[in-house]
Amino acid sequence: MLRASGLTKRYGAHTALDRLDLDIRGGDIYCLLGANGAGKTTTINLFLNFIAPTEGSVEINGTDVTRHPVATKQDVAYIPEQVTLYGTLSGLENLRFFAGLALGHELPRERLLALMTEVGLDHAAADKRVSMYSKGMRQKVWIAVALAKQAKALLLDEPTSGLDPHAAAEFSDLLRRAADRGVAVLTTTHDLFHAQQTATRVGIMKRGRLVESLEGAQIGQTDLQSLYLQHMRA
Ligand SMILES: Nc1ncnc2c1ncn2[C@@H]1O[C@H](COP(=O)(O)OP(=O)(O)OP(=O)(O)O)[C@@H](O)[C@H]1O
Repeated sequence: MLRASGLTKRYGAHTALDRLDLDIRGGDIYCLLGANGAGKTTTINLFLNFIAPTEGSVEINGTDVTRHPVATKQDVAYIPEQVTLYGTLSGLENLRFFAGLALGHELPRERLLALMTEVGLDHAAADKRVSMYSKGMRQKVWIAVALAKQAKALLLDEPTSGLDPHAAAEFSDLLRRAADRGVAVLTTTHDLFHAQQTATRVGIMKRGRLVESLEGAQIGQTDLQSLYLQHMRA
């Protein structure tokens, strides 16, 4: 669903991403770890076509992102680290607006409320102004937009930064439910605990290169912190 082949991004002489190969399938929750500047956000930005690759290619659902930017956007939903919504509107009104933009038509109130309930925002919360929302609640609205859009892939940049442990656990549940429905999830994080609890696959990046890949049961059996530090010190 999300595929990078030989994906490289250079800024002048600096290589931000160096020949990355990734193949993330529906149902995967792929957590990309790495120090500041390792190339995680660059990877997400390439999938979103915010920047163009220097070499290599990026595909979403078998379609090249650079050649077909509009078509590929339809299959993907993105939740940035700073979750922006209109503060003076309610959560429900924000969902109506952003889901409407994504779909090209407005959804009825009952459907919007059902989506809000699905992500854990009850009717009282749905009708509150977003300026009263926590970061976790704002993220839920964006997950609801992704559900409304029936996105096949979900991209997230540092989703648990600034979330308390309860909100982070709730967020992990939402990601797992999306993956169970066949969505491919790619998330960057500095939160090793979140990665260990949530990921079905983990990649560790260092200076633009993928230096470690873990899958399934390996993740639970590995001391992720020691492995991570070992790579950072090497
Ligand atoms: N527009 C740009 N011009 C020049 N260099 C850039 C640009 N954008 C990113 N870089 C460089 O590319 C490298 C990778 O950056 P990136 O933002 O992908 O790192 P990251 O792993 O997401 O880090 P963080 O954990 O801090 O978010 C860094 O060395 C960064 O300075």
